[in-house]
Amino acid sequence: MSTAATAHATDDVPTAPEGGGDAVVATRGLTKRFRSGQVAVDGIDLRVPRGAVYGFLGPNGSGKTTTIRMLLGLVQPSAGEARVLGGAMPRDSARVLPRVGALVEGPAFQPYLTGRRNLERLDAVDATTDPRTKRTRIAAALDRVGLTAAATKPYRQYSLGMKQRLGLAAALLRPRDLLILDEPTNGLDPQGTREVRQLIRELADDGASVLVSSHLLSEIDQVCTHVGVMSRGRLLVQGERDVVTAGGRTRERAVVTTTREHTEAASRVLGRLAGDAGGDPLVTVGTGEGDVVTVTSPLGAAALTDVAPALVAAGVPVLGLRTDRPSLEDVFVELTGEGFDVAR
Ligand SMILES: Nc1ncnc2c1ncn2[C@@H]1O[C@H](COP(=O)(O)OP(=O)(O)OP(=O)(O)O)[C@@H](O)[C@H]1O
Repeated sequence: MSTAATAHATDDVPTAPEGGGDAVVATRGLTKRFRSGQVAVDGIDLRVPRGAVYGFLGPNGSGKTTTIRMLLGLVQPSAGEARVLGGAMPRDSARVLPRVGALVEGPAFQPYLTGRRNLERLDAVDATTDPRTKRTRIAAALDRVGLTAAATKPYRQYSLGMKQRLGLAAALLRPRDLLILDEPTNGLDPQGTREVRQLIRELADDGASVLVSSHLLSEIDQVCTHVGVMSRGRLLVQGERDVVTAGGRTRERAVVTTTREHTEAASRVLGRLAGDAGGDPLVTVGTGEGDVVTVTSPLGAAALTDVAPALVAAGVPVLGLRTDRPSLEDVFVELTGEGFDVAR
């Protein structure tokens, strides 16, 4: 994928007049109750700071897509309010949406037209773009998502990943202040997923704010500055990624490599350090190869430099010692008591 810039932000993003501060997305009590009675989104206060890459995370069915559709004015909220780029949605859609690039369940692409022709069609119906720059903008968008070589193939011959890339290209046909991407890595292989992550990084570096949803924590963990975690229609936690992961009991852990016969002694030392410091004394023993095992334990308030002397004093050979920060998945499991990929 090329690094050519097609999207950049302008400096005139108005801020939400109430409650939003310098936020590009700010909702208050945003709620969606479907006719079936199901409350898909239950009073959430979402806040995406300007310049953030906000990972909007949650298992399938937790309400991410419904929230995004309300932000884009595609679904009418049952209660609460949503402000996007300072405008109230859906009231200010006409003013706000040209500045928002969205990838939501793919735009209506024509199966018999090529990828490029499909982009030309979408661009032609967008009254806010300049037809004179059409060719270069479309070429840049195709290049940016790695579709230049496949641009002349009919859409119906595209793989799921190629379709997803074309959806991204459509969102990049003009400069955007905010990108809202719903599961952009759906259907992509690991290489494609890496490319999309890289693309998100580049877009953010160019000044765009990004709200990106995913049910795969690990995919987004590596790219986001902020996270919000949804479960059953509620926003369980949101904030700067590192603050969110540092806030729970699942703090930094010590990972000690030692020999199998010293597993118990190592566990005792680590448990004592974590326990003494008020941390969780739970110690997990990983299976290593042959005679080597790893013992992992929360550090509590102990520092890594306390660990080696304590182990040595207890006669535990230290073959390796490092810290491991908790993943978002650890935090999610801690918050909800359940695995991440659950549906309802
Ligand atoms: N039009 C609808 N009518 C009734 N219920 C709906 C409708 N759309 C979604 N839902 C329900 O609302 C809940 C939230 O769905 P939503 O698509 O917002 O979740 P999600 O987090 O985006 O999940 P996924 O990752 O699977 O897209 C689900 O239980 C879903 O079945």
